[in-house]
Amino acid sequence: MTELRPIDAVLLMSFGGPEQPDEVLPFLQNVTRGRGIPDERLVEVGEHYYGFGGKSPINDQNKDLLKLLEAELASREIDVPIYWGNRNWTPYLIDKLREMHAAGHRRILGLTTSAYSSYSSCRQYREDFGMALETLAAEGIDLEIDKIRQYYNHPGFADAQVDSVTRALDELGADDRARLVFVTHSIPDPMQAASARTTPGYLAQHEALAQLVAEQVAERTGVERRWDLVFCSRSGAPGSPWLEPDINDHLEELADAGETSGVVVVPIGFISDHMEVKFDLDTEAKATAAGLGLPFVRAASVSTHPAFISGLCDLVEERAAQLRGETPAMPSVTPLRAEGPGSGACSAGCCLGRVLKPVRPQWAES
Ligand SMILES: CC1=C(CCC(=O)O)c2cc3nc(cc4[nH]c(cc5[nH]c(cc1n2)c(C)c5CCC(=O)O)c(CCC(=O)O)c4C)C(CCC(=O)O)=C3C
Ligand SMILES: [Fe+2]
Repeated sequence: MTELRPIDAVLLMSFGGPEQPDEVLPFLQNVTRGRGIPDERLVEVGEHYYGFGGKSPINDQNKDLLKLLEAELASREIDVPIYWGNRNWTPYLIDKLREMHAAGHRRILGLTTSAYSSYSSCRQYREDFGMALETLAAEGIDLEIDKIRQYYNHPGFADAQVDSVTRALDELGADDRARLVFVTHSIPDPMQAASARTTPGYLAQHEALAQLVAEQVAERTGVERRWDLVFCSRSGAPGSPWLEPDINDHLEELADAGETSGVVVVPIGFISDHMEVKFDLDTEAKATAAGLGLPFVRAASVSTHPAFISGLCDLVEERAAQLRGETPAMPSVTPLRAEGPGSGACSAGCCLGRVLKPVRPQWAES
């Protein structure tokens, strides 16, 4: 059997989403508690969910991911159970941790469903862990949780993107005036600044990966295409600065400039086709492009791509080796500096939110 010591269970840790219409509102309240999101925005986002029957696609995608991870680990003869827990909806993290403890697990490795550094995508998950462990400790339940590094620069993530962009270009019937439009979730400027404190930061990480994917796709197709990094799903108060441009504004600019024959929209910031992808890209941005007469194909997210699944399992093995005191190779496809102590994830003081909360793992400041 291959070694995963000291880890005795893996936890797929995700955002969560509603399963039916009456869960939409309480889910949105969970997500936005204390976040200062205007009511109008909540109503609007609620409509996105109701438009899809009140069910987020994210849970089924996580169930599929879990099965594929189980199969890949089994094929590597790694005998470790995988559980699934969420921040904002059932199955909630804390319930899953109780279940894991009751099953005898003590050293858990978190595998989070977000690839980049930012409060939302890294530190907040570490706070979820930290706060759950404090609650459990008060009940006399002792557990330790670590997590894999942020993996935007892992070859498995990059290879899957290159593959799906190449396929999308085929589907578009792209000529050399077609353009790659990489899209990620917008975040507030202060959240971006906090992410860049001890890592290259959310924005630079996306730029580095987009650049690399564009280069590798150019090598594969023999055509160098222009590319942009744009944003979707802005929320917050209208006056507060968030990362721009919005994808819809960007498509209008491309159409106005008249030099683009079509776009492949690449959801580089999302690991699966959850609501932002289904609504903001496949519904809204697609309609914008249609209105502009701009041919539009959305590239597949990495979701179940074999290179991505295999990469995630490599990351699990890498972190376990680090926890044993070994120094495994930490493959990275981008030239950015390594991030954070040991794990390559955000370090202790990175991506701070507005309130200081307990975090796990609790790495020393680098
Ligand atoms: C960087 C990032 C990721 C990617 C990394 C990761 O995956 O973690 C992500 C993922 C997701 N975000 C999701 C849903 C929502 N995010 C919201 C709000 C916000 N997201 C933010 C950022 C991110 N979000 C931010 C800065 C806010 C403002 C509030 C705040 O400052 O924290 C809101 C409230 C309404 C609104 O404001 O839009 C909802 C409903 C879902 C589930 C989708 C589904 O159901 O399929 C997923 C996977
Ligand atoms: Fe979000």
